[in-house]
Amino acid sequence: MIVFQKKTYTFAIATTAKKRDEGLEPSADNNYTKEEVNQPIKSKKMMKATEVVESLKQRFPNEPEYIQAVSQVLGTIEEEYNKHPEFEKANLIERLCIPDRLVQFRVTWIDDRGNVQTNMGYRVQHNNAIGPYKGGLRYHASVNLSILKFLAFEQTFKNSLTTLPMGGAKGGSDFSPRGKSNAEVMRFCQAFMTELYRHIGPDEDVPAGDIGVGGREVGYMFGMYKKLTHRFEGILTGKGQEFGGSRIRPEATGYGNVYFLQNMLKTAGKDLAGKTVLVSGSGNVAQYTVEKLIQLGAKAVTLSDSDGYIYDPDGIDAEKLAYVMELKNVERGRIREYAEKYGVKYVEGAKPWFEKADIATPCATQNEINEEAAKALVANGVIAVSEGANMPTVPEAIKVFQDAKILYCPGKASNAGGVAVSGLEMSQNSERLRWSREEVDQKLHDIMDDIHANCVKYGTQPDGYINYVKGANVAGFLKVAKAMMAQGIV
Ligand SMILES: NC(=O)C1=CN([C@@H]2O[C@H](COP(=O)(O)OP(=O)(O)OC[C@H]3O[C@@H](n4cnc5c(N)ncnc54)[C@H](O)[C@@H]3O)[C@@H](O)[C@H]2O)C=CC1
Ligand SMILES: O=C(O)CCC(=O)C(=O)O
Repeated sequence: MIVFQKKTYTFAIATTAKKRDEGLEPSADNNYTKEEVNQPIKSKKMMKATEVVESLKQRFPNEPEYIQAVSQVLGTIEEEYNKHPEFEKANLIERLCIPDRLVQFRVTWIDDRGNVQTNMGYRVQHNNAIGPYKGGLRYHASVNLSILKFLAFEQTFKNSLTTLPMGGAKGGSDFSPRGKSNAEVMRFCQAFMTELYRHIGPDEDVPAGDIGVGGREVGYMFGMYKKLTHRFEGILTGKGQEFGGSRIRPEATGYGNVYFLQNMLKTAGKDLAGKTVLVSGSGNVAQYTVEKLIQLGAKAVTLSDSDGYIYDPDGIDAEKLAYVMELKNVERGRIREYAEKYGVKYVEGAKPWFEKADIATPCATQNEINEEAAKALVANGVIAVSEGANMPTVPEAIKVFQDAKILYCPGKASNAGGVAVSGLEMSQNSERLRWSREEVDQKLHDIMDDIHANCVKYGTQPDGYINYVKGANVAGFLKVAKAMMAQGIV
């Protein structure tokens, strides 16, 4: 009896498959009949960015940053995507937007007063079609899945742009290092790694720093990984120079941002020297953006933190920058202290975008330039905006920049220098060698030139305006898409 039922079932499937092959039944996987499959491309099912975004909104209703990032990318790749009907047949768009894996865990640690504290820990492994998962860890009170999913999604395209073999990931915790002692930070990093170590590896997933995670935190996490696994291997980048860190990695995001800015200005026949620049943030990316601006003859006049901004009309010179590095990286103080020391303006609770300058480079966090700020920047004559941070400009503000036809580049292209040098750190760790400062800087320069050229290739519009958003998204997308197609439905 059982055998009979099985046979009947098999027969039913075989009949359906035969009918489907004859074009009589829709196939279960994509609802195309054979006739539809053989129709000319234009009459086949097309991907509609707005529909995909709407469906993701329904599935992930409490993730506004993730939806914002996806919506930005899909709107610009829709045309290119629909040139490849095989993409839609493989439902590539959903597989590209939804992360491969989310890892979530509790981190338990003891503060200096002996209280047992808990935080959430996360790793979003978004896509590894072109290489091991790669992307930073963020420790900040605001961290949640929506923010990490947007960052991991963006990282996938950014890493593709670097020309290096790295997939996209991001992780972190809602732990805030602000106000914590060094010992507390160490205990937290160790506790975080006791969970994370299971999910990473030099050919699996290689985290690094981001907001709230710098050389100190990477060092503590590396130490714990070694203790847990008995292995000394390149499972983190941004390591100390004494234990496998690459030269120029601390500088790379800021330097790369300015190299990209130089390239953008060149397309408009303009030069960076002599320009005044509004910089936000005062952490890793902001500091090395300012250092490179000084070296190239530009004048940075602002810096900020989450409390407010300083405006120094004489410019932040090398000596003042050294003070900021000491203040932020060692004393862990507030940017207000700069204003007290140098007697310049400090504006509490505000962002620097209403000051007058030639260029703006947001280097703090997401959504820090709104529409009103963008209008003020344009009205004040800003000619270029280069993002050191990830997604610092809201969509309405991007439109203001693009309508005004000023040079505007999204972070996934202009801040890719950091992860690019992380990729170079992985190469150096693999070959157990250490390259010179000049060699790494030259490679960083070449990579930023290459990214810029790709943005121009895919983003130049008929009137000559370069839409860097479209250029970066299409170039980043195509490589990942082709790799995913070649690797089958997995
Ligand atoms: N560190 C890296 O290599 C890379 C960082 N990025 C992005 O650059 C940005 C800055 O990161 P890092 O400099 O590494 O971090 P950091 O922790 O060294 O500095 C972050 C800065 O942003 C400010 N900030 C944080 N939240 C803020 C808020 N809500 N409002 C105003 N200011 C705020 C902080 O006060 C600090 O000055 C982030 O968007 C990060 O994702 C992008 C690529 C690589
Ligand atoms: O160096 C890395 O792996 C990641 C850097 C990063 O977090 C980023 O590019 O946003």
